[in-house]
Amino acid sequence: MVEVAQRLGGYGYFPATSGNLSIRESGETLHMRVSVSGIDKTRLTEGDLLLVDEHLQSTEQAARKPSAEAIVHVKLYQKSDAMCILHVHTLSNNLITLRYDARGSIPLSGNELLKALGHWEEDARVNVPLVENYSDLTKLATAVAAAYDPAVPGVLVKQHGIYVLGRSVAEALRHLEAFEFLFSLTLQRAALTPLATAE
Ligand SMILES: CSCCC(=O)C(=O)COP(=O)(O)O
Ligand SMILES: [Zn+2]
Repeated sequence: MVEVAQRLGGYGYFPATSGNLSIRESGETLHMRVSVSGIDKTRLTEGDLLLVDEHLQSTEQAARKPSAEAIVHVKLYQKSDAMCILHVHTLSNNLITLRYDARGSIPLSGNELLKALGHWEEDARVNVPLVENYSDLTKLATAVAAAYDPAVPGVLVKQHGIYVLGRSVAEALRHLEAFEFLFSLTLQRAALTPLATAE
């Protein structure tokens, strides 16, 4: 996870201490290691991942606070078979929520990297769920978990960022890189459309 945080940090995906990461522990009851709140995630260390239960009680270090958005991770784990969740704020994932604000989802289509999201079918089309950015984080977590679609490993929050799920750290990373590529492509393709039509 530390290597993943460094890699995502290298892409500029954690501006201004934003973002959070978690890994679910295997076991009967829900426990996860989640990043400490407010730290620079580009410099994450193993010690910055706090072990907490579903009530966000730390079983290790009471002095350090888990991510303010840890409740979103809990509710997504309760709704899915994910073992890792990555949350990042990027220019592309914010701009795309502006473009499709009224639609309630982001349509992705017409590109090979949809396969990296698990969609190998001909003419694959994916709708990434889009939810309001509620300041009440329990309300946000409930909305994100309700919008989650098992066929799409991510949920976007308007003018905020994306939560990406994977059954392993490597899978979550692959999903996140694919989403960010596809958001950027979709935005740039839309900007090119008038030119293509004029040709
Ligand atoms: C400074 S970014 C605002 C909070 C946020 O959206 C985020 O992703 C980081 O919160 P955390 O408590 O995990 O540091
Ligand atoms: Zn955030």
